[in-house]
Amino acid sequence: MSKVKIGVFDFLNAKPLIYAIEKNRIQHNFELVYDIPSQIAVKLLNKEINAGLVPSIHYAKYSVKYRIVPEICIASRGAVNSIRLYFRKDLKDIKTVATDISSMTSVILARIILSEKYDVRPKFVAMKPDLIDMLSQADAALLIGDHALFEKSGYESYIDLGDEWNDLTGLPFVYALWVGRRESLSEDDIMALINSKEYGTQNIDVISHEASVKYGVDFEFCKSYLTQNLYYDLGEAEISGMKEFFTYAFYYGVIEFIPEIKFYEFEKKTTKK
Ligand SMILES: C=C(O[C@@H]1C=C(C(=O)O)C=C[C@H]1O)C(=O)O
Repeated sequence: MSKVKIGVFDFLNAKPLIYAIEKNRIQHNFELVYDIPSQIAVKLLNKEINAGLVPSIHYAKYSVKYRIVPEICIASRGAVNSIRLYFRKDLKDIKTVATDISSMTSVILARIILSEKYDVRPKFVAMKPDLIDMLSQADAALLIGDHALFEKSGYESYIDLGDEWNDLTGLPFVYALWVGRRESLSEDDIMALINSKEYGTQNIDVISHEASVKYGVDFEFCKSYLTQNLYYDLGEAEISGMKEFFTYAFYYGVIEFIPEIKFYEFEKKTTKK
């Protein structure tokens, strides 16, 4: 059987969802295709991959084509620690923001937060994620994922956009989802993605240990990021947060209508112990 190509990104925050597939700890029929989140979205749109872990705003833009895999997301319920808007002047005075080329969703989140909470509507320019370079060319800089989490310059003037969103709405924020076309994933594929999440979230210690060696950071730092900042269950509260985000995105002219949240239909098979 030919492999199902799924797009993923190599940030620590995605590891709990993909570790079991990378290491073949579960049954699956996937070939992993690695790229930055914004490019995974492009690859999915161009049908270069069958499904992918994509920025949530990509689903909102093209929802009529797509379905969401149930039960899984990358979300925060407050501070996320890896979606940071750095600034070098009072946020109320910024005119330009350099944004990480990896990001799609957080660029829109930044726009909403800056307008709603700080009453500014700056210009956004996508750049490579180098903080010092970005701040030499713009008043503020958005970094996401590992680029923010392991940022080395020690620059401390930033706001955490997960925190800001929670402050604005009281809701979780959903950054990424497994998305594909209706016919692109079988029930077994969907089950494999759910099993992979279960394996990953039950093996956070192993993932944190490997990450601490790979990135040269503390085990506890990785573990607390993966358990205190990030949440992988797509529940009612996360869906409400996502709907609220899509509603703002609509009012800001990013999407043409507020999309329905449509899931793949599948019958969950319970494995006998
Ligand atoms: C929580 C995160 O969510 C990410 C944010 C994304 C975006 O802004 O488009 C895309 C993928 C996610 O990994 C993060 O990378 O820090």
